[in-house]
Amino acid sequence: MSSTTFGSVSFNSGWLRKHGTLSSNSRQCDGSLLRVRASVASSPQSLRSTKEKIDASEKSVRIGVLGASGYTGAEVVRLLANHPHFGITTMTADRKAGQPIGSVFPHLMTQDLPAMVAIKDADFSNVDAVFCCLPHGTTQEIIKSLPKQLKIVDLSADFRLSNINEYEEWYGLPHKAPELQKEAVYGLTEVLRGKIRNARLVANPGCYPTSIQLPLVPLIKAGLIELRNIIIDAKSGVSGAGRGAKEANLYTEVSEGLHSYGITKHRHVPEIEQGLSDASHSKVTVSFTPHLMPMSRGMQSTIYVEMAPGVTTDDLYLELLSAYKDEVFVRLLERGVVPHTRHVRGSNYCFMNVFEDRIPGRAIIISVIDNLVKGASGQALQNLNLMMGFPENMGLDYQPLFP
Ligand SMILES: NC(=O)C1=CN([C@@H]2O[C@H](COP(=O)(O)OP(=O)(O)OC[C@H]3O[C@@H](n4cnc5c(N)ncnc54)[C@H](OP(=O)(O)O)[C@@H]3O)[C@@H](O)[C@H]2O)C=CC1
Ligand SMILES: CC(=O)N[C@@H](CCC(=O)OP(=O)(O)O)C(=O)O
Repeated sequence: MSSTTFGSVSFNSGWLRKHGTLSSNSRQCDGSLLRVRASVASSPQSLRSTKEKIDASEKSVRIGVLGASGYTGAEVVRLLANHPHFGITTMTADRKAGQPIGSVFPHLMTQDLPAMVAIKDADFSNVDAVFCCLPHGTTQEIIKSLPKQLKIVDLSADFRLSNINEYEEWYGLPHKAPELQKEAVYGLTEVLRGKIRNARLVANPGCYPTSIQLPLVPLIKAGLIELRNIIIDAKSGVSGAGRGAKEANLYTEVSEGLHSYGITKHRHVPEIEQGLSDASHSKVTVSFTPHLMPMSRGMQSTIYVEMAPGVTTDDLYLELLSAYKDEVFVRLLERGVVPHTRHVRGSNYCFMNVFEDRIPGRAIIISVIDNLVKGASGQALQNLNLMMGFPENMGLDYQPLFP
């Protein structure tokens, strides 16, 4: 097979046939792989000829992804590749600003995407809506500084708690945008879609709270379970902790074992209790223990509840079946079938089921999600679809990746 050389980079003829010829501009350049790739990507005979790609400018809604160099930002970018109306026009990063996304996340290199810039250099004049995928604490001031006409889905915890004092207590941080907190709508789609549809700023739920509230809210609303003694044993993949380097997330610290963390103190406790208390119109307190599992993505919540007098697990099952009968993404498995995290991997589904405990009057509910999809970026896209008047599942019809 013949080959062509540009600077230090050599391409075989098969590669050139598949991806198109290089522009004369690239022939004159220093041959760095990135510049060559950029010119190939913009060539009319390049990827477009083998796989038709829709340019962001051809899509009707222009999207900014803040924190595109993180796990949830990258997941938003992956999901948007299949969205017919949302096109990414702006992407930001912090330490990785200036790098092409394909060098940070090679799995995204096949998309035509703008370069990642620092937030201070981002141009929001060509943006209609933003996914804010930044750490909590840093998010409030950044959102405060964004143009007011932008629709925003914030994936951080900064606007999830309606009580600012509770935020400051559990997060140990002062809240820097209390006025925006009043405006924010909590984004548990299946429960609050009426409000989400009209919102400008949506606080996307945390992953644990999503997996826990989806089964419990309908059961509490129907008065089928007692509000005391709700015990939640939850497990998460390590991507839940983000991509930033932390000693606790080293391979040696998380592989070949599992461990609990945040016992009684995890910052998702007030978020879970807020959702369940809203559903019951009274204060609900839960016992919640998260665990870190040696897997990259996935989340299971195993929830032990006391049923109301005379209620059976059949009643719980039928209530959940009825609550979610018209939902695309929340599904009850056949009776007796155990949900696994691997059944929802890469998808926006929440699968759940109800089992009878050996202790009379108690039930065990199992709920699984992919923490990066229904637990973060997928639900965020579901919410933005609603906010922009599109079908909720647009761009989200991914089948789970199994095994
Ligand atoms: N991971 C998960 O499963 C879930 C995460 N969330 C929440 O979503 C948000 C993002 O999480 P995740 O993607 O996992 O986090 P990552 O740590 O993987 O990514 C964080 C992103 O924010 C950027 N960033 C960090 N600090 C700053 C700063 N001071 N100014 C501007 N940009 C900054 C990083 O840029 P760079 O890398 O270039 O430095 C990176 O792009 C968090 O609030 C998280 O709690 C919510 C639900 C689930
Ligand atoms: C495994 C792991 O570390 N998970 C994170 C929760 C991820 C999530 O939903 O986070 P936010 O509330 O920050 O959005 C944690 O326990 O803090």
